[in-house]
Amino acid sequence: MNAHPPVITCRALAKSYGRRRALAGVDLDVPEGTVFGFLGPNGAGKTTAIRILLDLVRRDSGEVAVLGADPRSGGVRLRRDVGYLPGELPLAARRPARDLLAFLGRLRGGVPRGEVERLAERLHLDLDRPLRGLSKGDRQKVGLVQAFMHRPRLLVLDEPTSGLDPLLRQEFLDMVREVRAEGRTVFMSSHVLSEVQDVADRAAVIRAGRIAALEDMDDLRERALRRVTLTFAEPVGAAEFAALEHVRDAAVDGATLTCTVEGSPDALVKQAARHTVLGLTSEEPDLEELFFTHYTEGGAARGAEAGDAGA
Ligand SMILES: Nc1ncnc2c1ncn2[C@@H]1O[C@H](COP(=O)(O)OP(=O)(O)OP(=O)(O)O)[C@@H](O)[C@H]1O
Repeated sequence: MNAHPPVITCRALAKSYGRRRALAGVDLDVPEGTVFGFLGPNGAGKTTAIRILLDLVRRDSGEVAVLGADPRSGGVRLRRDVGYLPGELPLAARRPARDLLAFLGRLRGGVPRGEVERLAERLHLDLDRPLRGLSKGDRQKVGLVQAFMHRPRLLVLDEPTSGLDPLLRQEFLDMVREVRAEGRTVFMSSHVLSEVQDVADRAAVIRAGRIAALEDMDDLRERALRRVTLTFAEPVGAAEFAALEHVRDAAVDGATLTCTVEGSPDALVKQAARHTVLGLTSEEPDLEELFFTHYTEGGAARGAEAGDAGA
C-alpha cells in the first residue's frame, strides 16, 4: 500500500475558531487507491479537517496537499477531480434533484452519460421529486450521487452513511469498493469504526483536534481475538489443538472444544477437519474495542492536552 503516492497529505494542520481550537496539529497521509476511514466523536475536528481539504475553510497553519496541490490554489481542478459529500447539503429548491445534478455536473466539467440515472437507481432515489420535500435519507442520496457522478479520482465523504437504511448502506459500501477497484481513493468520516471496518484499508481516529490512532485494518484484524467452539462426533484431546498456530486457551469437554483464536483460524480449521465436525460457532472479533483500547492508551494524554487548550 505504501507504494502508492499519497493523494492527501496534512502536516501540523491547525485551525481555531476564535479561542476554540478545532485542529491542534494533524498529520495524515492517504495513499492513492485506498479507502481511508476518518473516525472520531462529535466535535473532534473531522468536518473542519475535511473542509480545509476542499478549501471551504482556511487553515491557520500547517501544510496540506490534495492530489499534489495546495487546495488554496487548486480550486477548479479540485472540483473536477474530487467528489465531496458535505455533512449537510442545503437543498431548499422547488426544482427536482435531476436539475441540480445536471447543473453540478456542468460545473464539474461533465458527467458520463447515464451515470446519474445509474446511481439514482442503485440508491433508490427518485430524481423527479422536488428537492425541498425530500427526507433526510433522500437528501443524503442526492449528496452521494453528486459526489460519485463525475467519477472523481478522490472522494471525500463526510458521514456518508448517515440517514441511509441498512440495505442502502451495503449498496453504498459496494460503490466505495468499486471506486477502489478502479484505483481511485475514498476518504470518509464516521463516528464509529463498525461503519467503515469492512471497507476501509486504514483508519485514523481524531480526538480533540489530533490524530490519536492510525491503524491498518488488516493488522487490526490480525490482532483480533475470536472465541471459537467446535463440537465433534467423538471426544477429542486438548493437546492436538493447544499447540496449533494462533490458538490459545484450548479446553476440551468430551466432544466439545473451546479456544481463542488470534488472527487466522486456518490451522485450527485444518486440524478440526481431521475429525467429524457437528457444530462450529465463532464470535466475531470486536475490532471497535481493539481499536479504541489502543487509542485510549496511546492518545489519552495528548487528547486531554488538546482539549484543555481548546476549551
Ligand atoms: N464555524 C465554527 N465556529 C466556531 N466553532 C466551530 C465552527 N465549526 C466547528 N467549530 C468547533 O470546532 C470543533 C470541531 O468541530 P468539527 O465540526 O470539525 O467536528 P466533527 O468531528 O466534524 O464533529 P461532528 O461529528 O459533530 O460533525 C468543535 O469544538 C466545534 O464546536
